[in-house]
Amino acid sequence: EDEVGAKHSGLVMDFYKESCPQAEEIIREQVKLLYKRHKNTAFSWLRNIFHDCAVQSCDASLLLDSTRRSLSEKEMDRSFGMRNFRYLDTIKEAVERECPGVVSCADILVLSARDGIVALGGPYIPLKTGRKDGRRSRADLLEQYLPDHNESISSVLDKFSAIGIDTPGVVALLGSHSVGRTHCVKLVHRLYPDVDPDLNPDHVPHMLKKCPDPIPDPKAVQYVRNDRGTPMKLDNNYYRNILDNKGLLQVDHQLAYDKRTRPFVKKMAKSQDYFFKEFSRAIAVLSENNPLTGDQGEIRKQCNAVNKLH
Ligand code: HEM
Ligand SMILES: [Ca+2]
Ligand SMILES: [Ca+2]
Repeated sequence: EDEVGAKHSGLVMDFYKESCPQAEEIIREQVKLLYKRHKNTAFSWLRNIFHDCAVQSCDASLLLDSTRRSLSEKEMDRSFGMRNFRYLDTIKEAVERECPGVVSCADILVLSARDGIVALGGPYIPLKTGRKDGRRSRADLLEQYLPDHNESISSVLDKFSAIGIDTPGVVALLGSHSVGRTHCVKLVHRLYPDVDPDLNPDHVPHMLKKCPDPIPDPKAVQYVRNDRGTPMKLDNNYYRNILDNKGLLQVDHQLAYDKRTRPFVKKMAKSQDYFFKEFSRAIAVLSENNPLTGDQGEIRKQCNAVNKLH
């Protein structure tokens, strides 16, 4: 076991030191450039690490497009609202220009999340590399690993604990909802026909204004920002919001009221340092979940499709 308590994963620091020494630097530069032009792509990099790594393995299965034989994870309801995948392709192309066929999409996904967290004002988290890319979609397993927005805290804690993430780790990871947005389809059940009494009445008019229809057109881009206070910053304002009954999702609200999670919520609301420390630890564990290494998997040429076998 290493300092984060993770099993030996076969991953190492700076895996590409010999084979592509510039890899991490190229990714960092691309993230900076892309972030300058499209601030919200950083939300996507952060959400990606959860949706790829928590689903059995950090194997870039999330990035695969549907084929005639299998449905992509991206198209499942749990992935609702995921966006900006094309910017990961931009990063991959930049890395391929320097070192063709060497750096996996799974590592690019993880490192872009790491650098995206920094762009959002979060901590710099040293992460290992050496992941290979998987060859199949895990759409069929999505619901087993990714909790729904209205799931109970018990079930959320169970799902995370199955991949080695403890209660403070879960509380810290949910702090990601300090940035980004939630579409009205995931919120209207708390507004119509009756307003959920758990919601802070001061927050309700804003939510109703942003989500005026009980049945939103799923194609319309109607959403509420997750954190009205500091929507672009990954900070501990999320914890103050949920303690103030301004959490958008039911899981966000429950996190502040369940007796197992509330003490950590209060501590993170008080201390950004404590939030960052637990967040860094949990991201590291998440990033090492069950990777493909060595002879397993492949280095995809394009992140949205498996390589053709000759
Ligand atoms: C119980 C666990 C979780 C649930 C049920 C959940 C659910 C959701 C939902 C429903 C949305 C709104 C999507 C939309 O309408 O566009 C969302 C957004 C987001 N989630 Fe989570 N999430 C969870 C945990 C996490 C974790 C662990 C992370 C990161 C490590 C994360 C990162 C994000 C980010 C960054 C957004 C904003 C995305 C954007 O603006 O494009 N979430 N989440
Ligand atoms: Ca995966
Ligand atoms: Ca914030």
